[in-house]
Amino acid sequence: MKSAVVTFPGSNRERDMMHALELVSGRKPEAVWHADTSLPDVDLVVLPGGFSYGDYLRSGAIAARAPVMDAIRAFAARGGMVLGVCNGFQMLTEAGLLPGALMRNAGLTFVCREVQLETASTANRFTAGMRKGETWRCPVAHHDGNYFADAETIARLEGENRVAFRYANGTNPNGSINDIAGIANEAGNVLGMMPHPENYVDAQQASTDGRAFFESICGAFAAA
Ligand SMILES: NC(=O)CC[C@H](N)C(=O)O
Repeated sequence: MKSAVVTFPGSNRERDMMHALELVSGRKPEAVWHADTSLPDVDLVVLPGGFSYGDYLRSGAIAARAPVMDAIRAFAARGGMVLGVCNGFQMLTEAGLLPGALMRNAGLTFVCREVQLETASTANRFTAGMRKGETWRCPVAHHDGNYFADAETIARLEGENRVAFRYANGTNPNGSINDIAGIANEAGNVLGMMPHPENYVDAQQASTDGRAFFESICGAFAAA
């Protein structure tokens, strides 16, 4: 699987993401800069976590209008896989590639801790190789992770099995509707999630629970 990770001014998880992708796929990801207007020939583009443009205006709002976004939009439209983690998820909602919004955490503070995630759906290209209903450990670190969408959109996401991840066992850190931690688009090739699976892949980290997610993404290409 060939991948690329996009860096914006203020990104801080791009190296963690590159490490996770290389560890699991065996290939070094390409580095893309926010001002680039084209993408390398890859299967997966990742928008990593961080504080792009200092979270000014709204988290992810300025990044969603960066030059590289037109290329990402075109890539997604032709079926390329786009993953947004944390600030990347915020960018995807701001860019209109995923519905809804990430509001300020219900507790109004930055939350940095481990949560439990349930793989709520395997009906998308990212989680197809995971076990539906399984609960795993994953860290979060954000102040705007409170997923919100109108009732009609939530009903649609739930009805179409597009809620990929949910906070489990009372560990919702931000007050998101229906404990939503991650969602997919209609076609299943764009996924956004607040938690950071890239930080739980290596034996030197607190857990390797995040590996199954990256292995599942790689599996999408092994099977193709
Ligand atoms: N770790 C992150 O990506 C943080 C995202 C965003 N800056 C927030 O705090 O909500």
